[in-house]
Amino acid sequence: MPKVLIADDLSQAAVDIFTNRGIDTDIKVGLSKDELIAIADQYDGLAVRSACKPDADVIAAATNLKVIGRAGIGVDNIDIKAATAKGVVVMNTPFGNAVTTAEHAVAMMFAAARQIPAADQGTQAGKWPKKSFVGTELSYKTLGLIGCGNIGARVAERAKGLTMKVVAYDPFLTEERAIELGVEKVDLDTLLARADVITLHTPLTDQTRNILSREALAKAKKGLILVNCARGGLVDEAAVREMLDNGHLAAAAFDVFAEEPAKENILFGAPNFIATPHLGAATVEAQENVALQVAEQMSDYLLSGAVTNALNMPSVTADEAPRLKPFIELAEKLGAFAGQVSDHGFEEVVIEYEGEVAELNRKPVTAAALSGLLHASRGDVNMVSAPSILAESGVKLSETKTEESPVYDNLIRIKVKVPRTANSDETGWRSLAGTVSAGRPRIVEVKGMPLEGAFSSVMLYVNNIDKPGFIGALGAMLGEAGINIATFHLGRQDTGGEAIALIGIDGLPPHELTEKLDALPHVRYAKVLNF
Ligand SMILES: NC(=O)c1ccc[n+]([C@@H]2O[C@H](COP(=O)([O-])OP(=O)(O)OC[C@H]3O[C@@H](n4cnc5c(N)ncnc54)[C@H](O)[C@@H]3O)[C@@H](O)[C@H]2O)c1
Ligand SMILES: O=C(O)[C@H](O)COP(=O)(O)O
Repeated sequence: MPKVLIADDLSQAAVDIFTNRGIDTDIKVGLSKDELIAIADQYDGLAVRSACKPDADVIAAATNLKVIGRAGIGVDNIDIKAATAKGVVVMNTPFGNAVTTAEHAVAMMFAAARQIPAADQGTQAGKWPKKSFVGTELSYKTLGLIGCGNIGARVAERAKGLTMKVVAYDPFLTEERAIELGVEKVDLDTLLARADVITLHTPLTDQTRNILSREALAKAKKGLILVNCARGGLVDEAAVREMLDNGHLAAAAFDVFAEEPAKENILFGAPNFIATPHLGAATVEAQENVALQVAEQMSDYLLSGAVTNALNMPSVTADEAPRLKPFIELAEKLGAFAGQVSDHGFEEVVIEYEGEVAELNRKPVTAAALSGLLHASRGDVNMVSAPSILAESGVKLSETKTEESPVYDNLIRIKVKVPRTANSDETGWRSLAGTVSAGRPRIVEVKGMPLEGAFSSVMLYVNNIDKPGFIGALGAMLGEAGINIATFHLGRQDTGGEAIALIGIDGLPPHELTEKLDALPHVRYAKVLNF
């Protein structure tokens, strides 16, 4: 039974779903990094919000971890690169709290425009400070959105309902989407020059960090209202403080801070500054949504391999997962075969899909092929980590698909280009193909030669010059070595010349077997393969 650690405050809905789906949960909120590291290896899944920080050290210690689920949107607290390298899927819930957070941003905009918190304090202190709080009307003012994705778009809809004009800076916003939302797409300088209110809605990345720098803020209109419900780190907090003090900014309302929990901050106490403690997603509805979604997604992945909203792996729906399973198995085995016979590595990989499999979601199948391929040379690799490892290695990958498959209902062919070496004439492309038949993976082609058979967990691969007597000599040698043959598949070139034997054997053979195989007359290459 898989086991999940819930390491941040999640709604009870998450625990109920895990339990109903047969997954054990432990709830341990507020663990220190060392405490988390000490228990991390007990879990298959880790469910977090923004407080728990699964960094590279935590991920390294979590030797059984398969999935990190973020009940929310921002994943800047998770080391995705480290997770990917360790084969851990990272998934979030990209929509569950978007409405709630958009509402918080709008609430902050109003609170700042009318100085509601300070007015409330003065009133409740018995001062009746009616003259101290003359606010700004928002109607017909220009709202500048920095980032116009899920939340930005929802803020835009609401602002338009308030008769505000909306301009947006978002390099990934298409003109069509901007028209659909009724916002004007502008560059950052134009936004700064025109906005009366700016709200931020981008993730925190290397590109967005400090996007509202001192220089950028200096370009904004005097009297700007600034709202940040996205991430601390997007704005230069010291510059905002100065500009609130000198009146360049009329008001600022922040839900997020460069360092959280923000027990102290340069902005605290600044005139017309409003703070909330990262409450953007804090509604009953949003917390139910994200808890429910993350628990379903993590359970799906742990129980069936279905992948939803992953940041480091292609999606696989619950319907697709069982259909893809045999193709994933086939691709991984073909990749493992190719990897084990590429002793000097490979420079390029081509994966060809034919027939039924060409019509399926091929991304996870390709990831499985690469995982098999890389496993021989680096062991610690899986479907999550393999694509990025291959990309980082500079090996070129390409894919083709043909709806027709001339012989089989479906076919996957993996071709690897191996480098030329001093003592090998096996240069150029090596090709292996297989099919799924009756739900089981079968090999159908090796080095372009037809050869049909099932995979066994241990197989001997022998490539020889096609001469009479060779099979007899091979069989005799295996008999003398005490090796029991379970399956025997032969293939050879139509034109004669080369042949291949693929032999399933019972158990692991002795070390020196490869040498004995190599020593047989006419053998060009021999290898013990593990699947
Ligand atoms: N305060 C909270 O509690 C709370 C709650 C939910 C989300 N958030 C945060 O809000 C932010 C936005 O969430 P979302 O769901 O809208 O994300 P999203 O991915 O849907 O939208 C982000 C948008 O930012 C844009 N973007 C990326 N790089 C940019 C750049 N360099 N300049 C301008 N725009 C850029 C993207 O194109 C995208 O449209 C995230 O940082 C998320 O973590 C905060
Ligand atoms: O990115 C998010 O989803 C928000 O920042 C919410 O964070 P929280 O789950 O810690 O409230």
